[in-house]
Amino acid sequence: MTQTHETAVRRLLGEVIDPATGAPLAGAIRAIGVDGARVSVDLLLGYPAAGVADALAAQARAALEADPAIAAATVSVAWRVQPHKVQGTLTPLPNVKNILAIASGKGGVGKSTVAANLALALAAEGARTGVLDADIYGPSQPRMLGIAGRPQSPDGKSIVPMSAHGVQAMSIGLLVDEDAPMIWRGPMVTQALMQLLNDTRWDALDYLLVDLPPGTGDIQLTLAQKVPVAGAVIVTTPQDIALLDARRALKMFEKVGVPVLGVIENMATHVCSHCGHEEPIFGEGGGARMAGQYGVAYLGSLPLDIRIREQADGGTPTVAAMPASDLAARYREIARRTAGHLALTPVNRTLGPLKVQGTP
Ligand SMILES: Nc1ncnc2c1ncn2[C@@H]1O[C@H](COP(=O)(O)OP(=O)(O)OP(=O)(O)O)[C@@H](O)[C@H]1O
Repeated sequence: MTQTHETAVRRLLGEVIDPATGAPLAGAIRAIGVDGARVSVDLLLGYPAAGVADALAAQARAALEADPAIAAATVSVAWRVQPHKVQGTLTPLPNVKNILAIASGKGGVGKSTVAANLALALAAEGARTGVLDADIYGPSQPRMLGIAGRPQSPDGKSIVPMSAHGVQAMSIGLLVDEDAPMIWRGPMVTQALMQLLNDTRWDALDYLLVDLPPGTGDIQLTLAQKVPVAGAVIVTTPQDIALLDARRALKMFEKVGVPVLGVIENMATHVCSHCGHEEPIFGEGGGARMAGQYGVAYLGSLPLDIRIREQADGGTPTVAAMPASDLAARYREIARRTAGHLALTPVNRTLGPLKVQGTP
């Protein structure tokens, strides 16, 4: 009867949807063991899931045990972050499995705040994460991650990344005077950023988030073509959606063959700092509609909340400042969805086998 039980397990887990990927959990089955009417299932996810592994295992177990033919089920959940394909002929960085571009159609939508919190959220979910601040017009990661001083270069060639809240970080803002980058011309900017990306000694990263300069001009286009990116995330606000800037950013990545993993809507609602009431002051559902129109995922939304600003501007982003809060939970959910959607893209098979992470 083993065969029947295996088929039943695949069918039952085919009906449980993984919220991070939108795909059935059956796709994550790595092994099935059957002992009479007892089954054991090993699930292997393609994204870090420390925050939900137990809940997913419990959900899968309940779905299996709902079948009268299964007396008891044990489910284990582990994950392995694979390196995913990058554009055309580009070669991935040796110590970075996946580079994710964090982009926006225009400035001031909160892209850097999202990038910082997303990096911390991915780390909290169990991934080795880094941030490269490539926002030449306003390098804000040093302030948001609370890092200062010049990075070290023991050999005079490569740079050791700084470290903050469990993530590795490097910023153009740490190497040049604050006002200097603004007067650089396009080719100088892209050359400096490529150098920064390649010469930093990233230490075995699963994800490197690149906080791109806002907009869709020549610099952004060149970076989107030259940086070996596995996926892009577009940060928008409800107003940005109305102005079509976010759509331009989507098109730009499409043009250079970088998969857009999804859209994050920032400042989607306003949370009153007195009563906590949350209101969609700019209208509802714009981000989800735009994502639907372009066939990309809606990764989630963040409210306009004074704590997000104060904590990011104070050097401890919300995910680190209030790890048990609803806001941190939202960032972590968005992080899992982002990584989950990356996991659905083709794997780069040219790199060697990788270790399994997470619970056994
Ligand atoms: N959800 C939010 N709630 C409250 N304040 C926010 C939120 N997101 C961002 N902010 C604040 O808005 C300001 C702009 O954010 P941020 O610097 O992240 O934007 P940006 O899109 O990266 O801008 P640019 O690319 O032009 O530098 C910051 O002071 C930040 O703290």
